[in-house]
Amino acid sequence: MLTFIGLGLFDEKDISLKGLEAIEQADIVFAEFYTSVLMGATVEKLEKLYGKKVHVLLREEVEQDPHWLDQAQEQDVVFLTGGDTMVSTTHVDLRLRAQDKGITTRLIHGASITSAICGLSGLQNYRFGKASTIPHPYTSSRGVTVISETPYETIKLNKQHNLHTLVFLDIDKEKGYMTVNQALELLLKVEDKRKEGVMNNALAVGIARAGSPGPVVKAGYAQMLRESDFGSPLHILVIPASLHFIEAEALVKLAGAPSSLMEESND
Ligand SMILES: C[S@@+](CC[C@H](N)C(=O)[O-])C[C@H]1O[C@@H](n2cnc3c(N)ncnc32)[C@H](O)[C@@H]1O
Repeated sequence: MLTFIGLGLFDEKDISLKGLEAIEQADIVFAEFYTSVLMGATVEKLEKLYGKKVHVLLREEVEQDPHWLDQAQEQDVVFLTGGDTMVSTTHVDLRLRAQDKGITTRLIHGASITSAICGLSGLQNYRFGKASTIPHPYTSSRGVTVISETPYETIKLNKQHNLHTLVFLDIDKEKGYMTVNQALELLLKVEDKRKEGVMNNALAVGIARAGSPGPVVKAGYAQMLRESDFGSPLHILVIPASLHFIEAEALVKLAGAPSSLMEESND
């Protein structure tokens, strides 16, 4: 049996009681922390609370060669991830690989950043379109810095359908955790290049450390918000479409957006 357990958003105490019970009953515990990270926990803290050794897998061991899956043929194996366990294509793929090997799988859910952003900002979950991820820029073989334009394109298409865009921010071993400030800077650079107006006077909502005792939620125009201090990671960004009046009120009252938003919103 292979049990996927979502650990929630911030530290070792965000796990559900069902998740904790499943770990206690497991023969072996694996985890991956490259798709998301619990910034308030360490592997040692997890091991202390769970009373079990936690084997942290590398990206290659999850995506290319998940040889450890075979242990779930005979034993109770659990696989831990940040957030909710299936808000990630990688984990769906892993589950399908296990099913193909005849391994029974089950899911124990955890709080996800995808619902936390709605709770913290007041933006309505049914108004979100396709999500995107902003990767760190990289240097091409010709020495040119390449900035991905895919997130800009996704925001543009979502806006055309009056849908908000959730923008995940890159977690990279060498380049670190992308901040809201870096993300806005990159989107504004793409705007400078493409000049399609997607980010001109665009409202943005930045959220830091959801699930922690001190989450930060700030809404404002992208040019202003990129100068704002969000503190330590993890960060995430939302580029809203036009706002329902309750959403506008929430952004003004919960996230410090300019009060003029309330006059511009729709009912
Ligand atoms: C690919 S998503 C993983 C989603 C995860 N499976 C979930 O359900 O929450 C990871 C990205 O979400 C954002 N994120 C995750 N947890 C966060 C948190 N507690 N606070 C702010 N952003 C967070 C970061 O931008 C991070 O790079």
